[in-house]
Amino acid sequence: MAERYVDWKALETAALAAMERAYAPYSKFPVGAAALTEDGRIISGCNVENASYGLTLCAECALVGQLHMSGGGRLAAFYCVDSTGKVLMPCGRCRQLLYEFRAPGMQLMTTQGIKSMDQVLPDAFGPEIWRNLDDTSKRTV
Ligand SMILES: O=c1ccn([C@H]2C[C@H](O)[C@@H](CO)O2)c(=O)[nH]1
Ligand SMILES: [Zn+2]
Repeated sequence: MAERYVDWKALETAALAAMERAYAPYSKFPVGAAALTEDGRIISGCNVENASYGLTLCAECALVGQLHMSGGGRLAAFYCVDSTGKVLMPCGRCRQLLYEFRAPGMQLMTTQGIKSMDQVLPDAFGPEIWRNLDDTSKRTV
């Protein structure tokens, strides 16, 4: 498959703008995430922390919410930044969140350059598992 052209600068700009909206009074680590949808929209999200620390929502949670609120679809490219503007790797939970909505050939900007979803989350547990189990008679447990 030919690699899709991605305007990484536009994604970086959107991620930085999202980072400015972060609510991170506890960690003081604002994060902004942006993504390009398969149909060309740019969506974004920031982290939203909570006094009960473990309830914190990563920036990717807001991004996935915005994906659906703005029309759904799939993610073609992803870019995440910290408050200094440095590229940030999504945490493990967020890689799983993104995996659910990946477009074929989804690209992620990482600290080591552009990578694929399979590179950052190998052997993923994906929605296919449920499709394969649609017929409940096939279930063994
Ligand atoms: O993928 C990640 C990893 C961390 N954070 C946020 C959560 C928390 O508010 C702060 C420090 O962990 O960074 C994100 O938004 N996305
Ligand atoms: Zn996360």
